[in-house]
Amino acid sequence: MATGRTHRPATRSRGIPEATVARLPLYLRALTALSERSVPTVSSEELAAAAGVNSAKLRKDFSYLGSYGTRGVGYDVEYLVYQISRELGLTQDWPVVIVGIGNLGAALANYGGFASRGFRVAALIDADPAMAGKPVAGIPVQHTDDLEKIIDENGVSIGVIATPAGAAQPVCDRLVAAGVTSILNFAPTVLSVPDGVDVRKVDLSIELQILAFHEQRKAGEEAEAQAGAAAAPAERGNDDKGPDGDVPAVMPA
Ligand SMILES: NC(=O)c1ccc[n+]([C@@H]2O[C@H](COP(=O)([O-])OP(=O)(O)OC[C@H]3O[C@@H](n4cnc5c(N)ncnc54)[C@H](O)[C@@H]3O)[C@@H](O)[C@H]2O)c1
Repeated sequence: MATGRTHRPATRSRGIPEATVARLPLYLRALTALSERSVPTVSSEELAAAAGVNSAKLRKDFSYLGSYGTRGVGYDVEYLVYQISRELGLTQDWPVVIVGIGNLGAALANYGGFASRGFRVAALIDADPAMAGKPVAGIPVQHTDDLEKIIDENGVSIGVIATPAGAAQPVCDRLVAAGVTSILNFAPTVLSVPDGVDVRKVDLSIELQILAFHEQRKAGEEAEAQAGAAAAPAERGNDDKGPDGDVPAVMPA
């Protein structure tokens, strides 16, 4: 679901292209599902289909990890889970802070999927004094006045911004100044960050707009197909009349 770009060159220092890095979580999700079903090995075709990726691309991606699978057997599921998790830095615990604990921030705090993937919600921060001390997902919300102290005490390097758009840049600046080097931004605004800070942007409305574009195109194609189907009998009707029939129902473009 995540969209947006990181502020990094196209190739990472260890030689894994950014596009490959972006697909690793897709493989990991598919492999985790296989692991949960105790499937021991998987072919590149099966895994590619489960991850929604082309199998040649998958093999190329895995070659960057030094993983080539065994001919006739496929890839060892558990080993690949470990390898990809290690590559993504998920074999360690990442404390995360969420800033802006409104509808979205609270929903994110309550999402159980972070912890199972190695992301621990270390703190929840909001500017509203009325929220200070109130528990959300079992974690007391802390006031933005203490943001720097919270980042420092929890060794946080990943911040999630779920504030209104207008507050996002100042919040981002404070997070970065406090030592946060990766930001997941849900606010509908483009953030400026110094070199060395990664920003990923999530915008569900952009995803919906892309789907709307495809829906519109599908509707257009359907309308064209229906017009074609309606025109076909008329054309046949003309054919029946022979070369001297009435004006054809479908005019040439
Ligand atoms: N990316 C997406 O797909 C997506 C989806 C829904 C909402 N959003 C965006 O997420 C943001 C939050 O949406 P919401 O519905 O939760 O809004 P909300 O109004 O319910 O919550 C915003 C929270 O941010 C807090 N806040 C305001 N200024 C702050 C600051 N300077 N520092 C810390 N906290 C601050 C408010 O006190 C409030 O609790 C909005 O920018 C919205 O547009 C994005």
